[in-house]
Amino acid sequence: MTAIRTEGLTKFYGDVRGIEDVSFEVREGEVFGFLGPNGAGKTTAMRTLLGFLKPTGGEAWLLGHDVSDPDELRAAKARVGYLPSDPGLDEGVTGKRLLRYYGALQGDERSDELLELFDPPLDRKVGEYSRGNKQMLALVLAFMHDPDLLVMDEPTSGLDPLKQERFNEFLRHEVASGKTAFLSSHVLSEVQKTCDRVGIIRNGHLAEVETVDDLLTRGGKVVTARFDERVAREEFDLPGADDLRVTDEDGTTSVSFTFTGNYDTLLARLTDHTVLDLDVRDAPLEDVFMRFYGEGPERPANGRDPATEETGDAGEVTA
Ligand SMILES: Nc1ncnc2c1ncn2[C@@H]1O[C@H](COP(=O)(O)OP(=O)(O)OP(=O)(O)O)[C@@H](O)[C@H]1O
Repeated sequence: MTAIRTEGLTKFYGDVRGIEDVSFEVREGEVFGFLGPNGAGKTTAMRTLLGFLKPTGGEAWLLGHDVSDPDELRAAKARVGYLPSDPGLDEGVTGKRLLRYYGALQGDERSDELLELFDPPLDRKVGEYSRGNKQMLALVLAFMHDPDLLVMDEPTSGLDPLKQERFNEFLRHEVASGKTAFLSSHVLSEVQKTCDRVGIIRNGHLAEVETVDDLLTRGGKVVTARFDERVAREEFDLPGADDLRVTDEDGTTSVSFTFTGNYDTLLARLTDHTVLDLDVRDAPLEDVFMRFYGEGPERPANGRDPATEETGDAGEVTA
């Protein structure tokens, strides 16, 4: 069964497009990440999906329940935990009090366990909390009823690296025990670490859904090499080499570029010279993201430039 499904989900705020014609599925047991720049529509998609916003068009199902039906939505939400980007907690009461309140409202299966991972100062008023402590309390409140589906809008915002790692640990544990997670993030390295698949959202449209592995494969390799002689720039101006940088120093040449071309061609070119140093690694997800979906004219789902595209396999231009 799919944990989340949307068909043409659309939300306009008056004339302002929040999301338009967004269709995707999150499978049970996976971690699915929504990636996109500020204002892309990530929060709108989540809140519409969870029934907090009334869609302008399209449909959505949570754990098999149609969210447009209030009874079905209620049944679904008993099994969903939602961490909003701004939890808006009551600042005038202590964490302990909120914990009791949420426990009475939605159930408390595991606050003790979560408080060992995330340890906000429960005896203090929430208004006195640091941002990170608020986020930790919000994480405990959102998931203390042990939901099957975890929906999280920027879950690690405000957390220090140690707490971020605890969050990653929590996520790994949840998935190992059969839960499903749907999150949005700006922290691409973290998405790379935690998500199985990502949906890339831009200007309210879902531009692409693919596995993190495929996204990285498509992003190619960052190749850096140093040779024991001068090498002409043209030698590495190969098909599939981007962002080529060449530096000459003390009779040696260093080249660095991102490569999505043919490996045999690259290897042949490298072995034409004596290589003093070589480094080949996955392009960081940030670079992949910027290259395919950064500012500038919108591109089709495969990231190639439509102007130079000859075949008809470009995929649908959704944005
Ligand atoms: N209440 C609102 N009224 C009018 N426009 C809104 C409202 N909420 C969001 N929008 C607009 O909808 C679009 C999508 O916003 P949304 O908050 O969903 O993006 P986001 O991807 O979550 O951004 P961020 O990463 O900055 O949180 C933006 O153009 C935004 O200005």
